Amino acid sequence: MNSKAVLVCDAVGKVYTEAGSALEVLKDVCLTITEGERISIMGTSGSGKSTLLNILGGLEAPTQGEVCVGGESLYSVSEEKRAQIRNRQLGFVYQFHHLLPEFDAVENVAMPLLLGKVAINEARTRAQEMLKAVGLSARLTHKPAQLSGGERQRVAIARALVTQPACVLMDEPTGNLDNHTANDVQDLMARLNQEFRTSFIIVTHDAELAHRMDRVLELREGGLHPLTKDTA
Ligand SMILES: Nc1ncnc2c1ncn2[C@@H]1O[C@H](COP(=O)(O)OP(=O)(O)OP(=O)(O)O)[C@@H](O)[C@H]1O
Repeated sequence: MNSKAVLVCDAVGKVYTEAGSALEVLKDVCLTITEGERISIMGTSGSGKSTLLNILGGLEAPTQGEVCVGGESLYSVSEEKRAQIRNRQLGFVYQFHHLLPEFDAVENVAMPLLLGKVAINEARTRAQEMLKAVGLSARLTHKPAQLSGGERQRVAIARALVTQPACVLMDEPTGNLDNHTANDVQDLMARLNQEFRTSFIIVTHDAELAHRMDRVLELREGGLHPLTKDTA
């Protein structure tokens, strides 16, 4: 088995200071994600899951520690360099898809490639291929408002994967979907993980989704703890 580390979170701490009082949300969090590994992070509301995901994704600086993606530090580099690393190495999927309403499915999926300076024709071809891979070949020119909730989420997944990132970060990716559609999206994620060896980090309250991952972690009192099916 290949155990190449794609994302390393090293001794990350986060303290929010507001009106003179300090809130320590993360304490010395360490986590290594290997190629193709899928992990889920659970935890009660306010335990710091979104904060951690934002730090892992290069969106919010930690108070202490460092995050490395593909061997590159996220927080000891300029903002411009960090944006490049994010665009090249990471993909993002949120509960609400954040698709651009004025653009069709192909244009939405091609967007991260265009931001990464890929030529427009190549970007469109790769976007079409990725939309086919998520089962949307008949919806290429539909705008978000013309798609169902599950289809929109599949467009968002295609957009996250089109750059072939090392790791995709997901915040409640099926939280806004009915059970049947959520299951389809889960199956799709499993298939894409097999096909592209992409690693996934998923923050979710959904125990069933969480336990489909290789590892389930709980964020509690600022730290990550392994969860087994029996303790969930
Ligand atoms: N920008 C901020 N400034 C001050 N406090 C913040 C900020 N962002 C988050 N917090 C606080 O940090 C704690 C963790 O918030 P976070 O959103 O990471 O939790 P969560 O586990 O994702 O919650 P939920 O499951 O409800 O989305 C909360 O107490 C929150 O109020």
